[in-house]
Amino acid sequence: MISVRDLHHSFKIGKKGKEKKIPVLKGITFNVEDGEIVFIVGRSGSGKSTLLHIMAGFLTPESGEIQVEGVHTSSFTEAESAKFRLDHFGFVFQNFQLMPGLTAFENVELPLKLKGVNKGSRKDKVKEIMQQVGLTDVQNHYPNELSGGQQQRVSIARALITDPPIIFADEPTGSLDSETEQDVLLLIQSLNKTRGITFVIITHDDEVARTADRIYKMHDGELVEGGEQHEI
Ligand SMILES: Nc1ncnc2c1ncn2[C@@H]1O[C@H](COP(=O)(O)OP(=O)(O)OP(=O)(O)O)[C@@H](O)[C@H]1O
Repeated sequence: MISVRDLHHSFKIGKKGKEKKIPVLKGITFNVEDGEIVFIVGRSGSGKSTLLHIMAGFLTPESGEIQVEGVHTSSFTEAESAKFRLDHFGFVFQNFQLMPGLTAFENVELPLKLKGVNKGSRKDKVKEIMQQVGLTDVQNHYPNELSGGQQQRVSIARALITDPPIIFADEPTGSLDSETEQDVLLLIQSLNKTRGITFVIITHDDEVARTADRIYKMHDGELVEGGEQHEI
């Protein structure tokens, strides 16, 4: 479970000496249960990305507390955060963030290489995941030889390859047409069911959030609405 308690954060903007403090998160409290698909929706500038960055340990909150599987992650040092991320989190981004000089197969393999997994185990694992996300036929293509939907499948496979229990996704379907968007959302649902992975997904698109178990709505730094999908 991820527990977020009374999270506050602000950014300082403007010239030195004349800085203004802009509050961006104003007391956020919510839980993400294991195995859930949770969407955080809200308009541009409402604070979604800031919340995600803090939950993933890229940013230290001004105040408040985060626990992931009972571990107080909000008081981690940068090095502790990086180590924790490697073992617990996968990431999917709107613009895929694939390495252009590596094939689809090699992109997915990379996190295992970084973890020091031996070549034989790497190949087996990547093959299995490529099959699960439907990329076997294009595994030797470079990113620029793939469609947007295929590239997002590669990035999802890369996020999954180290078996993290939690995947954070920032507008994962934001660059896709509506049909491809549906394919990617179905893939996320199927991975959630078959592997029990928890997904925390941010989007400004209410339609996309229909696949959620739970939806939280952000408005101007506050969670203004939430609950089970069927309650909304
Ligand atoms: N590094 C920063 N320095 C100063 N202000 C920032 C910084 N990052 C974000 N902000 C401000 O914080 C507010 C919330 O930004 P955030 O990116 O979290 O919103 P968002 O809901 O994710 O928006 P979008 O959907 O456009 O990505 C915005 O007003 C933004 O300008």
